[in-house]
Amino acid sequence: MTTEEKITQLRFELREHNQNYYVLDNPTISDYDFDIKLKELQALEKAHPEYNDPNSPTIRVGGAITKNFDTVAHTYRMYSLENSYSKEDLEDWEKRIEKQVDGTVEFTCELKYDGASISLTYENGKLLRAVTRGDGFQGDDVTANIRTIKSVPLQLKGDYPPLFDIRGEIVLPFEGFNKMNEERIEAGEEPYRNPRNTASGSLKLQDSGEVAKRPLECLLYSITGDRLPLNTQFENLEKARQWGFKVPEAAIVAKSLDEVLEFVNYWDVHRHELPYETDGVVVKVNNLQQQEELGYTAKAPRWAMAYKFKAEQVSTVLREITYQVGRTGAITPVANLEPVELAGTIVKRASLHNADQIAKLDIRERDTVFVEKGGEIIPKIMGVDLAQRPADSKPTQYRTSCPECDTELVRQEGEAQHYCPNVDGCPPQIIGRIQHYISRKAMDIEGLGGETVALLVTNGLIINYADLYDLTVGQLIPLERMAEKSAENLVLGVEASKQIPFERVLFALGIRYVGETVAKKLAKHYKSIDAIAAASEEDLITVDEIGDRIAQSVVAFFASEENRAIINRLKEYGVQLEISAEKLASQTDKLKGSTFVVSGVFTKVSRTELKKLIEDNGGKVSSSISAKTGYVVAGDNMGPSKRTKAEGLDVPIISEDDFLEMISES
Ligand SMILES: NC(=O)c1ccc[n+]([C@@H]2O[C@H](COP(=O)([O-])OP(=O)(O)OC[C@H]3O[C@@H](n4cnc5c(N)ncnc54)[C@H](O)[C@@H]3O)[C@@H](O)[C@H]2O)c1
Ligand SMILES: [Zn+2]
Repeated sequence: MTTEEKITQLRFELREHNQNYYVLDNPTISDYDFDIKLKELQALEKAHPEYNDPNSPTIRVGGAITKNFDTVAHTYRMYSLENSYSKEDLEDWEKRIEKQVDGTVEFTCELKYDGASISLTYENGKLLRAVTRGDGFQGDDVTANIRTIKSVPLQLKGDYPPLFDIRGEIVLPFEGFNKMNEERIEAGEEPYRNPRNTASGSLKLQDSGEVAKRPLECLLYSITGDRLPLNTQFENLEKARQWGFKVPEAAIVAKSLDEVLEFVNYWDVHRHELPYETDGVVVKVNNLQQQEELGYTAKAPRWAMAYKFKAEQVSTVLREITYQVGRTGAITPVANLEPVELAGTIVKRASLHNADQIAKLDIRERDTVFVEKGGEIIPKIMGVDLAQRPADSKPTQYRTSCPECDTELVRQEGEAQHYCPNVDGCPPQIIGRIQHYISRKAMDIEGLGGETVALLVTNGLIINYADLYDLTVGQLIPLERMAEKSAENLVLGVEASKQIPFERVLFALGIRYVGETVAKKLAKHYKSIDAIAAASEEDLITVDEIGDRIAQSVVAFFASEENRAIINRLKEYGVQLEISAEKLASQTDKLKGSTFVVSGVFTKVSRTELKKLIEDNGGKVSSSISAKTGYVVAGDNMGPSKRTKAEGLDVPIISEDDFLEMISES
């Protein structure tokens, strides 16, 4: 391949990866590998300036503008950052700086939080606009989405400049990310890959109501504007904090490169204790005057450098592939590894997802595999070191029978997972279903934990969740580690679960694909278990967000005589299997007494229809927002001044969908 061909090929590949990463939020190679390719291209271009191209990925910032939002030009360009992976890189950088500026140089060190970059414009202390980085010159106007993020101040405090931009990162804390994924897995959906891509994808959602449900946060790191009263980057950070922005506490001024490295080394180890994902440290020249002298390259400031933490990948031997059975009978293949240290923890196991994944990577027992803990929380097998494959190695044959009950596994058309169909006789399914029933988001039974459930099942005291309601203190005391007090608490906890509202009971039943959200929708729509049990597939799919797969699963659940018997018992014990009359009444009241202001353009019903719906349901329509307004129903393009007013008066702003749901409830 000629140099020119090589350059063209690298540019093509990098553009593809940029597209996957920034636009589709679904990268297909690791950041480390991406950066290696980019460095290779940079080196080739430097050696062969005759092939220079202003559109090369070495020059252009990788983001893009989507057609779904208004495109807005940045007043001040948004740059990327130069990357480094070693102490030497940093030392070279310091030398270059010292040649260009006078006087001593101090640095700030900040953590490099990994999310989606955002630029916020504030005018007279109010949030005017929020724009994504896009291609660095212009980005998507995502103001409506950003407003839903609680850590973005809508009104600043103290002594702020009249007009400025502030830049930061929209991130998703691990906790919220994991929670979102639990819900997706519960609902049979593919989990999100990592917090960064999920945060970035969230900003591109069309429905701000959906964005509001995600626990996003906004961490700020720099202020730009004309004639700002600031001299150093560190002051910048402190000021921003005083004005009400969330500025990470972990930032220091370093007087030397040694102090920078100390900060880097400390956080390389301790970053795993932080609530958000970080991928490095950003080192900046602290003095803003010096920053100005240094200026910018085509793509990044010369006064800043990102020091990236090492990609966390290790190789180890895959000892054995075992198979786990979940509460729904789903089989998960698990890689049992030669224990190895990775990102501060010892890793012994990694999920292999499903049969296709094993086949795709051709993973075999006794292979040496690469394990990575990048953005993902669960360690992942990235590939196989074929050079180390034993000569007598054979391709993995996926298990054909259940490891727990030996029943032949089934795999339905279009499903990635194999299942054990022995629902009523397979121990982990029996135990798993009851554990799910008692779990925090379901019946939240105090005094009863997962291990006790297993103990109760293996001792033959219960075989399904309805049996919990028959348990007596006398039966429990003989059990291992069960004191009288804990036995009493358990029975009281079970009793208290009879007050848990219907939508959570429905989730607790553990119907495949009926996660929390689906359970809520079904409960709201049908209002009682009897109505759901009587619904046909065709009827079920008319409910918002219920597709064929969920509808089939619901029908199959209620077709089972055992399930119906269990539900009848729950009913007799007094578990909530319908929405209570009081709750229904309070929902209707919400509409009856309230005044609504309607603003913006609507897509599902016209404004006139909307107003009629309000009045027909006993509500009042008003044209101006006051403290007495009950709700503002906001369509597209709702005026910003109206929004500010509603927010100032603490009047809830609801979307068209929220409103229609409210109507359907009453
Ligand atoms: N895997 C892939 O396919 C793929 C594709 C494209 C890019 N990437 C990765 O994306 C990165 C390049 O993306 P990039 O151009 O967004 O650069 P970057 O993420 O490396 O650095 C620039 C960004 O860092 C953020 N940042 C966080 N904390 C900051 C702070 N305290 N001060 C200043 N900025 C801070 C800013 O949002 C800024 O835009 C590389 O690491 C590359 O590996 C990967
Ligand atoms: Zn089984």
